[in-house]
Amino acid sequence: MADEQLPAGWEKRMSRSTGQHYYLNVYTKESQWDVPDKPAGPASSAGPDQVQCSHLLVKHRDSRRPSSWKEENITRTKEEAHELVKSYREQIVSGKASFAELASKHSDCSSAKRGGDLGPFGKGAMQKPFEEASFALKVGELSEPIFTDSGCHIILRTV
Ligand SMILES: Cn1nc(-c2ccccc2)cc1C(=O)N[C@H](Cc1nc2ccccc2[nH]1)C(=O)O
Repeated sequence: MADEQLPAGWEKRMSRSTGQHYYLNVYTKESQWDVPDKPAGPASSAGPDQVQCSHLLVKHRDSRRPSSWKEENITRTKEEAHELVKSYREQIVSGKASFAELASKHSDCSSAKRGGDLGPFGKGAMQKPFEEASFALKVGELSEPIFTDSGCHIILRTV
């Protein structure tokens, strides 16, 4: 499969030790020797009308519930939350850190304990901006920062 056809998030890399090519998912840090297959369709964990996503949420003082497992009273501004989310996104896209690593450390959502994984969901389950962004993503794709009443998120579609 030519590189340009690799599923979103996957890159072709060269092993320094063997000189062989391998494939790295820059978001999840998964690596494999075989060319990643394009997903045939929704995997078993999500139904035909569902997606599965992980997210990293940074709350701010005007969030619906400005408190989290990390911080009892969140006082940062909305702008500061946005800057933090952009910096986390940059670390993920550049390969400096994995999505799950940053979500488990920095997300203000209780899903942080699962690396940000929200499990499968359908339409009507999440706040509209989050739903629209999630369903617009391809599998393996990472969203730009989006805002809901909860705060500022980045979303990784996994299924
Ligand atoms: C929607 N949801 N699922 C979980 C979850 C899922 C799996 C395992 C643990 C927690 C937590 C939440 C949730 O609403 N968390 C809120 C923050 C939040 N607000 C959201 C809005 C949209 C999507 C996810 C969101 N998470 C909180 O902890 O204050």
